[in-house]
Amino acid sequence: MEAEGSRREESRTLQGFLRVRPFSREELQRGEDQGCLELAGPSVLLSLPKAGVTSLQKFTFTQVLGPACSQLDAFEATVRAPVCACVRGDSALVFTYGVTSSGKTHTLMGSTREPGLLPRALGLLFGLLGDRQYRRWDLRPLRHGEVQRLEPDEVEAERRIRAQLLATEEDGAPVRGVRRSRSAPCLALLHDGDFTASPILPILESTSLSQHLGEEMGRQPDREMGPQPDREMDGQPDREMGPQPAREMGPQPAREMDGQPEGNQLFSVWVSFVEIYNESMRDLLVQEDAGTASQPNRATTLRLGEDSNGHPYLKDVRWVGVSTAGQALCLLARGRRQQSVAQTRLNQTSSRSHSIFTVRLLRVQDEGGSSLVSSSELTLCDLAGSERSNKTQATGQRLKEANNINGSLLTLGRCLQALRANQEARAGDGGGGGGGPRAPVPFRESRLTRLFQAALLGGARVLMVACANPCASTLHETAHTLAFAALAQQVVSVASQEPISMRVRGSVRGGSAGGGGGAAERGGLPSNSGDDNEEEDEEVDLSSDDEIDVEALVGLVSRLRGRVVAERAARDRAERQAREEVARDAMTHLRQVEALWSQRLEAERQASEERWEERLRLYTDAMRRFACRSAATALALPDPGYCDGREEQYSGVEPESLEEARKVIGQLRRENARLAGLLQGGTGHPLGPVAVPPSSSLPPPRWAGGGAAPLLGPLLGPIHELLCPSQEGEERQEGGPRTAESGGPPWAVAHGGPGGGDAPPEAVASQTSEPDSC
Ligand SMILES: Nc1ncnc2c1ncn2[C@@H]1O[C@H](COP(=O)(O)OP(=O)(O)OP(=O)(O)O)[C@@H](O)[C@H]1O
Repeated sequence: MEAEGSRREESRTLQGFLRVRPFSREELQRGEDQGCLELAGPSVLLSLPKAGVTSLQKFTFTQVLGPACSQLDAFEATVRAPVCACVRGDSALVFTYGVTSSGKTHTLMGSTREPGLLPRALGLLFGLLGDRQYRRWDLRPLRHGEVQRLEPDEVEAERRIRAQLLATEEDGAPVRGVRRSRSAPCLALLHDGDFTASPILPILESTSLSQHLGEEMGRQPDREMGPQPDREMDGQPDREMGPQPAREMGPQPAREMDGQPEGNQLFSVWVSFVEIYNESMRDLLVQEDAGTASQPNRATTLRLGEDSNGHPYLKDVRWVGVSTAGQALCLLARGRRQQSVAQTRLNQTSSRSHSIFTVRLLRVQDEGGSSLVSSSELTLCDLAGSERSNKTQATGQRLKEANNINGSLLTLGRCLQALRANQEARAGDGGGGGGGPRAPVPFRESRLTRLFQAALLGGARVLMVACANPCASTLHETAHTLAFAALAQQVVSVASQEPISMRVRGSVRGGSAGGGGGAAERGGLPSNSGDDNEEEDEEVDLSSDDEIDVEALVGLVSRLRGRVVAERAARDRAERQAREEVARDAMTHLRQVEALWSQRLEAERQASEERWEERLRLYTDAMRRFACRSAATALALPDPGYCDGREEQYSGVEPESLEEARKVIGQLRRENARLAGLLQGGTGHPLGPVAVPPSSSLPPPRWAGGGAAPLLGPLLGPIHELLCPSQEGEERQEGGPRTAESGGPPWAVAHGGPGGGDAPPEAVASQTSEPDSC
């Protein structure tokens, strides 16, 4: 498939027409004509009595069609241009709007004598197409603006369906199982199956005549279309209501009115006809079989889908190919017979549903071996009338219908309001798209607005024909219609539409059915099972209890369940991955912290080691210095001068002095031991045992030198260590540390108390079991 053509973007203003119908005879008799509505060019002045005061309101429209306006003039003013545009490839939506009994159905459908906009549009369309019809029927509309190519067996099936639908209708055979039938004045002859008697059919059926109709419609007087007006009105025929000449309707641009197909284009015309009844959509071209009021035939119930571009479309709607206006009218009449119509207090044949008739035009262009296919659409919609239940005195089913009708019309109004507000906001920010937030447009709140969504967003030119009845009793409702229509015609939609077109390989020839050189190749066109990629709008109608499609609900539930399961699994996977990533990050971080701490610990350990080594060294040095000084003091030697605390002096200890000190200590110990022996047992003492006075009472030894004893106690150890380093080392190896707690000298332990340092050296020496080797 190749996209053809460039993206079109143009601003379109919604066109708003007002048609004011004439009074009926009964209304005149009731005195409804009180001059409340005054037409003034494209404006209407409404005199609205309110609380004793009459206010004058003015509403302006694209064009106002007065009571004297004929059906033909109305057609010329409104729908002719959209039909021409549709042939050129542009889509259009036309809808009628108004309160009940304001003339909407009359305007759109008309009667066999006074055909409305729709039959005339069909006549003009086929008149414009002439014999440029693509009759192979192997192309069929699909979804929103797409085209589906059919296989030969599908072409045959389509042909059978078409023949059956048209034959049933043309034979006048009753449609089996019709749930609601009507006998409306409009198209009454078609309803009765009296097609040949209808003055419109000879005109519309014949290609040449319908072409003539298309070309001449603007010049044909209305009586040629149907000479007799409806007798239910005030007895005045249309002509007598004073038809306005076409030129008075405002000249149309030449190009707008030119609907001649270009070049070597061929057309395939398909129609569909649906209604929205109580917010449920029904296919009016599918024959209803026996159903009950509570369980209608499901084949006719339609659902909304949404394609990948977000365009809503009717799923499985029946498209029927037609090659003449007469065939299209037959289908219209058939659908009308199935449409929901009822008698209300204000209208004998009040439409209880919105009916939507769509003509899809498939355009095929032969371009030297390959073909371009594009489609455009003309949608004509007859909206059900808004009504006040106190006036219609509706109850039960009628009331429910009225509520649904009013609800969807209200939503349409809100959509138009939101579009208008957004448009103003856009204008406010210079169209730059910045600005404030846009108001959401509530398209999804009703089926009607959902179906209109694409058109209202610029996908088609939109044209509204607001209908008003001039009766004084319905003035307030009329005022509402006028306000609505006036608002609507201010809405500007920006058309931003890719022309839907596809290239088909192989030549395409027009002519009779079955003609042409074989089936076009599949390349470029969606396949029959093209629903695969569509994004469905999972909608199931729950608005009316008699419309619930159980199968659809079950299917929807299982699809949704599948989605939930898949989404849960995806969510679990994502969560697992996230957790793993977080755990990985945390581990990496912890390892980095661990490495950092290890480095710091190692550095701390080394620093600590160095500190202790340094302290040990200082301690050892201090002890050496102290020992030397103490020894020198004890021995009354001159201060060697090297124990003054300075490193350089300390390092120069003289060996002779030490040797001398060692000798003195040895003598002292020996003398001490001898004296101790004498004191204990008198061994060797000539005086026998001697009483030993307490140490405190003894005079200090000579060497202690004036209070040196307490000082010498703790110092003797270092001196000992200094003088006998080898023995010290052995002691450590054999008996462990000299003192478990304090690491003090051995005599401190022998003395047995913390105050060991105070013990005199002789007492310590007396307890030493082995003589000092020194
Ligand atoms: N312009 C007109 N000229 C002559 N008769 C008209 C015109 N408009 C409406 N009527 C007549 O008025 C009556 C009510 O019109 P119609 O059924 O079209 O109203 P409606 O708006 O479609 O009502 P509802 O919403 O209830 O279906 C019909 O008998 C119709 O023939």
